[in-house]
Amino acid sequence: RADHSNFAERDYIPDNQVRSAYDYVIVGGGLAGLVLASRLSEDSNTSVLVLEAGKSGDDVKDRINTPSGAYYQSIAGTEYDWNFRTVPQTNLGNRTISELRGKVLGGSTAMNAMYLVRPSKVEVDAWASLLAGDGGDPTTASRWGWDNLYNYMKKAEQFTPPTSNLAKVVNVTYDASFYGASGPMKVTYPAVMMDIAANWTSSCAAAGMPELKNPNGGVTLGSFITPSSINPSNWTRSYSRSAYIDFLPPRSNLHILSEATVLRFRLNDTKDKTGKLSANGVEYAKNSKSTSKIINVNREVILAAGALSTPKILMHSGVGPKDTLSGAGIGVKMELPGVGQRLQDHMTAPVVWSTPLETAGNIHASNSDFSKSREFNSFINDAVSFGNMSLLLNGGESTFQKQLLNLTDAAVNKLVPSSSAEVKAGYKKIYNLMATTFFDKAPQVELLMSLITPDVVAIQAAIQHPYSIGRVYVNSSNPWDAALIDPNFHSHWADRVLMRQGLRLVRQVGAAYGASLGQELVPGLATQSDADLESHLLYDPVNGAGSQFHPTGTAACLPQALGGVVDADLKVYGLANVRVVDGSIFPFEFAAHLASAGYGVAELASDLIKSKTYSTVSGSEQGTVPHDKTSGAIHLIPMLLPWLSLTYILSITVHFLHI
Ligand SMILES: Cc1cc2nc3c(=O)[nH]c(=O)nc-3n(C[C@H](O)[C@H](O)[C@H](O)COP(=O)(O)OP(=O)(O)OC[C@H]3O[C@@H](n4cnc5c(N)ncnc54)[C@H](O)[C@@H]3O)c2cc1C
Repeated sequence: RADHSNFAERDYIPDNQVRSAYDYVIVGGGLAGLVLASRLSEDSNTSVLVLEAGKSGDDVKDRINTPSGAYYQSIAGTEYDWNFRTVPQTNLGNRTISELRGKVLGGSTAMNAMYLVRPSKVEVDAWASLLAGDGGDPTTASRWGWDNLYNYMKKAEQFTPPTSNLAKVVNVTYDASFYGASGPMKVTYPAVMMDIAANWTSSCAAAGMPELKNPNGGVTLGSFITPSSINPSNWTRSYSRSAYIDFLPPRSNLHILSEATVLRFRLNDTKDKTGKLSANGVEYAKNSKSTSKIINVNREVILAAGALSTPKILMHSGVGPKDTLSGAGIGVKMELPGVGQRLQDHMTAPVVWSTPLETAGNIHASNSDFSKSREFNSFINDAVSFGNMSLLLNGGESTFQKQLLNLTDAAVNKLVPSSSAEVKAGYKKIYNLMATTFFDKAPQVELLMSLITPDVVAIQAAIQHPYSIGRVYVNSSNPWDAALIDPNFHSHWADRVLMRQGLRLVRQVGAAYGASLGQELVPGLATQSDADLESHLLYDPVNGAGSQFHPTGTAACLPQALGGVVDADLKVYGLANVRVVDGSIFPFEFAAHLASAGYGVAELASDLIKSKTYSTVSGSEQGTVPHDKTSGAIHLIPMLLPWLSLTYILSITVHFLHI
């Protein structure tokens, strides 16, 4: 396929050429938004507009496209990052935690660490079961089960195996049939791997996590080298923009407007005959000083602004918990208690050792010709391992489980930051799921090896099924004021226990590495007791627990009786033509990185939306309004802005957060 990304003929349009109405207005040009844009505009009779708050990213294209740029020239902390921070976290000594999120076309896939790790079958099937009960519809719920979602995850991908030499030296094993063969997003392994990764699976096996030869096919427990979203034809990042948009010939029915922040969508004042409200327009502006504009919507508004922004837009549109909206001075159009609730994220922290071996960090620092080669700069961390409860608790799991179950009601009453009976019922149901089905069948901790800093190796432990629960909310009616992000990290005692045990498990893997690892630098051998490990995790501002950047749950796809925000069609309850398609719909954390599941959700949603027939009446589920197709010519704007040569000096903090 030709690469059209460098042509001025793209579908990006200046603000003064946006039409007055589109069939679909997609809010957010990130992972899900650009998948939807690409798929929905395949029908040339359908008009699609994407409104993206961030810039196009063309002036930092090289930093985004280079896989190792994720570490050495990251756009994190720049204007291409929302630079979110949580509110002070009571249980972390009032630390505020960084929540990186891409603010650019491609969204967080333009800055993420590119690991492709799917959730396990048991988790995805549990989601479908939750959707089918408590008043949900079992037929439509089943589409979110593993078999279907797996096919859609694969639909997004084109897998290329590693060279046989690389696979042999570093012990990369895979089953190509577990990946897609002809999708837009390229998936492979970096051209270069570090020798130290060769002992990853054997060291993990010595610590009780056997090698998983064929990952990403529904089973996650075990250790493996996972593929990444990399394009092997030129060793660049394959992300939602490069995979789904850049290679398309321009389409006159697809418009993408960057630097367009959506403030709210507008709802009709009266309900339709099914008792639902319809959205008729979307309000956006370039910045807080410019006048806002309204785009009319013929068919649907699709929210794809991500787990930390989608609930904010819902609330500013008058859809959300009544007490929150009233407190913020926002008129309630549709009371929906689950909006912004169920916020969860994976927390992670590293053990760091010195090493006599060469790391990618050493090569990068050498400034050699090789360090500047495309092949070297395709390097990205890829060694992961998933452990279960018995590994973490080492014989104490049945007591731990009893405690968890005995304290269910206490957790519901104390920890859920909502007075809604439905939200509490959902928390209780999912808590029980985690403390029973997931307890021994789903992974509880992820270990990730990082080789990006000179002379050190870091292995992180990230808890996968947190019991703590938080929320995103607003306290002002001004959409330009930041939302408050409060994951309530470590408010549940179990999370602290699991995380400190995770660090102990990491130390066992480190011990199995033997002489490849030198002195333990973080947290250091003096930190051994439960109390010292927990204190380090909670309070150390540099290497204590931080976010793995996987927030989710804030517009959960669950029955309304469980505090759900969207149904199995991803339609917002009570609204006729507003869907949410992004990372906020997962009802609980998966033991996975979320992009693969996110691509699956967006592909599946695209088919769902396309299968809907629109025929006559405006603003209702059945209808479409004839819209202006006359301005469909390609709009020319200068695309190749001068390349901005910026260096980004990563601090050790950034190195050890997520990655
Ligand atoms: C640093 C980092 C590392 C990560 N590493 C990995 C990894 O290795 N593997 C993995 O699988 N996952 C990883 N993730 C997570 C993964 O990238 C996300 O789960 C995924 O991108 C979420 O997709 P989304 O569509 O929900 O949101 P996003 O991709 O974040 O897209 C949301 C878009 O909406 C835009 N937007 C927000 N508000 C508005 C508004 N009001 N108006 C208009 N536009 C708006 C944003 O600017 C953004 O472009 C990582 C994330 C980060 C931040």
